[in-house]
Amino acid sequence: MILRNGRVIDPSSGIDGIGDLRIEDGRIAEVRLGGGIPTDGHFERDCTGKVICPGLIDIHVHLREPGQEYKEDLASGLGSAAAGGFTTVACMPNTTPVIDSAPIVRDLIARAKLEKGARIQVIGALSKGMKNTELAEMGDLKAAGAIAVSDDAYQVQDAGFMRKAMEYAAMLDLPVLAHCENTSLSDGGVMNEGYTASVLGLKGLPREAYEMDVMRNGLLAMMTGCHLHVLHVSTAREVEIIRFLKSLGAPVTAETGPHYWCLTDEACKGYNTNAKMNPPLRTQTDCEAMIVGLKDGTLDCIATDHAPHAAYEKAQEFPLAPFGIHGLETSLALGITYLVKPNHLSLAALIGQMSTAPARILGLPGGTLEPDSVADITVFDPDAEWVVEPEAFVSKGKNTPFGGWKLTGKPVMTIVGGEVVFS
Ligand SMILES: NC(=O)N[C@@H](CC(=O)O)C(=O)O
Repeated sequence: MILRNGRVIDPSSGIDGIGDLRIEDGRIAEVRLGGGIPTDGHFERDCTGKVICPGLIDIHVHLREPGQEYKEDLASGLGSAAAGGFTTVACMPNTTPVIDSAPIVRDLIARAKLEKGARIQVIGALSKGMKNTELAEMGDLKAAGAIAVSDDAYQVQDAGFMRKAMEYAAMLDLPVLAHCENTSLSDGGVMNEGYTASVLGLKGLPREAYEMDVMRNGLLAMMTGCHLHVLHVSTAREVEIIRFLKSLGAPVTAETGPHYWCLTDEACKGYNTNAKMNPPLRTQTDCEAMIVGLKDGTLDCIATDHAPHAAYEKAQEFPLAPFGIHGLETSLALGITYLVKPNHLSLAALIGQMSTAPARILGLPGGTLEPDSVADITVFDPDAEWVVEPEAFVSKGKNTPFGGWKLTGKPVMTIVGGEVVFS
C-alpha cells in the first residue's frame, strides 16, 4: 500500500515533510519526501492534509481482562485504542485474577491476536495476587511475554519489599512501572486535598503522599539499578523530584496523562465522578508543571491510564465510585488542542512523546518510520474539529470528563503490521 502526499513526521529520524510512504509485507519499505513513489499496482490512500506518523503507543492502559469484561474487554479495548490512533497498548495487571503468572500472560497475548485492533503488550504483577507479600515469578512472566512489571492500583508500601522486587526485576532487565502513593497518608481520600475538597466535604488525597513515594522509589532505583518508570505524574513537586533524581543519575523515566494538563480538581464540583481518578486532578499550577515537564523532557512520555468502568459504577456517590477515566479515544486530540495549538509542544514533539518515547522506554518495536520497521502507522487529521461524544466511543468505558468538549485533531486511519485496523 502507498500512503500518498501526507505530512510525514517521524521524531526518531527528524523527518517532517510532505511525501509518500510505501508498505510492503507488513513493513515500511520506503519513505520518499516530495512524493513520486510509482504506483506499481499498489493500493493507494490519499493522505493530503493528513499527518503520517509512527503508530501511537500507550504504555499504561487497563483492558480489564481477565475477569472484568463488563468494564472493557480485548475486543473493545484494542478497538478503542485503534480508534484513538494507537497501534500498541500495554495493559496493567490489576485484573481478576491478577496477571501474576505465565499462563495468564500467554492467554492474553494469544487472544489479542484474534482481535482487529492495536497490538497488546502485557505488564505483569510485581507480587502474587498484587498482595505485596510474595514476589511474582517474574522470570516466568518475562518468558511468557511480559515486558514490564507493576504494582498499579495495589501500590507497594513496604520499602524493603519494593527493594527486593526491584532487585529481582533489575536482574531480569524488566522495568518496574510504579504507582507512587503512601497510603498511610493518602488514607482513603477520594480527590485532591485542598479548597474544593473542603467545599465539597470530601476527604482529600494530599499531594505529599505521592511525592514522597516518587522519592522513595527513585532512591530504590538508584540502589538496585532497576529501571523505574513513574506512572501518572500529577503534581508540580513530583516533576521537581523526578528532575532531581535524574540529575543524580537515577534510572528513572516518567509519564503524565492528558487529564493532568487539561483539568483541575474543580472538575469534581457537582460530585462529578467522571472527574475521579487516582492520582487525582490537582491545581492549575500542577497543570502548568506537567506542560513544562513535557517540554523539558523531565516527563518522558504521555500515557492515558485508560481506566474504563461501567456506567452504574460511576453512578454511585462520589466516595463510592471507582477511580479512573476513559483515555484512549481523546488523548491525541487533547494533546493537539492543549499542547500543540497553544505552541507548548511542536506536533513532532507530541508524536515523539506518544510513540517514539514510549517505545524506547519499554524497549518495544515501533515508534519509528525507518525503512524495514514494522508498518505500525497512524494517519490523523491535525485540523479536524469534533465534539467528544462518550456514547460514540468504541470502548465500553464512557466514563470521561471530556464529554461535550470541542477538540481539534482526529485519527483517520490506523495501520498495524500493514493492515488497516481502523479507518
Ligand atoms: N488510575 C485509576 O484511577 N484507576 C485505575 C487503577 C488505580 O486505581 O490506580 C483502574 O484500574 O481503574
